[in-house]
Amino acid sequence: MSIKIGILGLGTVGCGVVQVLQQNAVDIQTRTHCDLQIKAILDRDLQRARDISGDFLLTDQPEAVLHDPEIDIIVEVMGGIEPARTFILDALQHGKSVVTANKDLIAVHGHELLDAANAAGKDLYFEASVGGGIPIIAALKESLAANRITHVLGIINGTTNYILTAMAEQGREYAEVLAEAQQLGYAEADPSSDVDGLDAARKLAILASLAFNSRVALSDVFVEGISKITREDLTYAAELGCTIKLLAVAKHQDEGIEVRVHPAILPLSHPLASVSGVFNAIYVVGDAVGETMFYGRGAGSLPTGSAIISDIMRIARNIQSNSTSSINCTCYLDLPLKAVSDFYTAFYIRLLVKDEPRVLATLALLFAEANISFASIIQKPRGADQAEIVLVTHPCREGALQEALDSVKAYSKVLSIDNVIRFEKEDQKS
Ligand SMILES: NC(=O)C1=CN([C@@H]2O[C@H](COP(=O)(O)OP(=O)(O)OC[C@H]3O[C@@H](n4cnc5c(N)ncnc54)[C@H](OP(=O)(O)O)[C@@H]3O)[C@@H](O)[C@H]2O)C=CC1
Ligand SMILES: N[C@@H](CC=O)C(=O)O
Ligand code: NA
Repeated sequence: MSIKIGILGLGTVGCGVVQVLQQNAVDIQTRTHCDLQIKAILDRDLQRARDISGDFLLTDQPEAVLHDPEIDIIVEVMGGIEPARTFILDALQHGKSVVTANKDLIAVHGHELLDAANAAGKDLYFEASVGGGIPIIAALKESLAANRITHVLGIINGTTNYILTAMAEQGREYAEVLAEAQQLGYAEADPSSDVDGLDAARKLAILASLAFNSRVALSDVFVEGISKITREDLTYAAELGCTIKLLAVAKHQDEGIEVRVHPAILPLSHPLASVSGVFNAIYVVGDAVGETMFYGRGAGSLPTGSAIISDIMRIARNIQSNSTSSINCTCYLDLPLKAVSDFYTAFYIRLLVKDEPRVLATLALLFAEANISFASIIQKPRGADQAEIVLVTHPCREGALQEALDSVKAYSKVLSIDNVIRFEKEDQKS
């Protein structure tokens, strides 16, 4: 049997899809019992030099792909909300199954698109939308479906992990490493969505919705990016036996769901601390399976192409058996969301203070008034009469920390609060 594919977008991922399909054509054909052929590709730039070739139509006319009656599967790898959303709806209405890598779209319009796929009796798969080549969507939807998932903790943005790793390990500058990540095809078209945490927040909304069977909207996710992380913070983190990562955290507790993306200090012994460079990892805890961890390349042409081809192969099998297996909306619960003030973590606080007697004692008192105690303290001289202090608290409520920081800001011996970073200790993870 021959199954024909149309691709929307021939950029980093589009080229990866073509390459993976071509380089493993024989195995893919044997495993699916069918011949998967790319028939047409849409891109607005028909002239750009690309490292791929093949016997397909390259067109700038969407209808030439979307309305070709021979095409069975549409792969959307253009990115953005529109026209990608309209094109996917159009493809489904024209009887085609769809594979997309578009987390922007799935995080916000996933429900609508899954409903449309259901109504059309077609599949909609999105494995590449989270963790690039890591099979995490299939794991949550299928392999871990017998569990009540309690925790999903992840490093799910390759660009920021690449940047933080190079800053920490090679002492390199932020801007230079970001440019390198863009050139390697890891960053989004607008890299601010990587560095501001939005890309990870979109992925976390998708993961949390699947893990907890309750819709987590993008706007439900607390987001903070990496732009305030300095080389000093990375050096102090190393001194504390830790590292700094952009962490995505989703927890299902008795009080409700907690979903947050922010830089986090992690002890080097934490399972996620050794995930470096463009690699992603997702740590998932289920009540039956216990701890699991999924690791791999979270971005890049071939890893993302790998996830997309695996979705295409699932659809090819469904087409042959005349079925659809897309598990449409999995959100049958409506769990409450925890308020940010109820998040419970330890904190790293870096301050510049006057180097005078009783300053540290007063700081301890101000935190104690909010019921917060310190786990460790580092102090370094800065000039003749100033000192830099790094305080690491024991875990506390975020609301209590804000109260303490308000008092600290008002204390005249404190010259500046230079950074406050959440500290994810191993004992908080379960
Ligand atoms: N890069 C990665 O590692 C990963 C990316 N993704 C996701 O995959 C998708 C694609 O990403 P990526 O390949 O990196 O992006 P690119 O920008 O490299 O590729 C997108 C391609 O689609 C073209 N395009 C965009 N809009 C249109 C349109 N309306 N009509 C015709 N062509 C269009 C672009 O043209 P032009 O260049 O002119 O804009 C470009 O050639 C995104 O949703 C991204 O979030 C997911 C996982 C990993
Ligand atoms: N920009 C993203 C690409 C994959 O989703 C990342 O850096 O992880
Ligand atoms: Na994936």
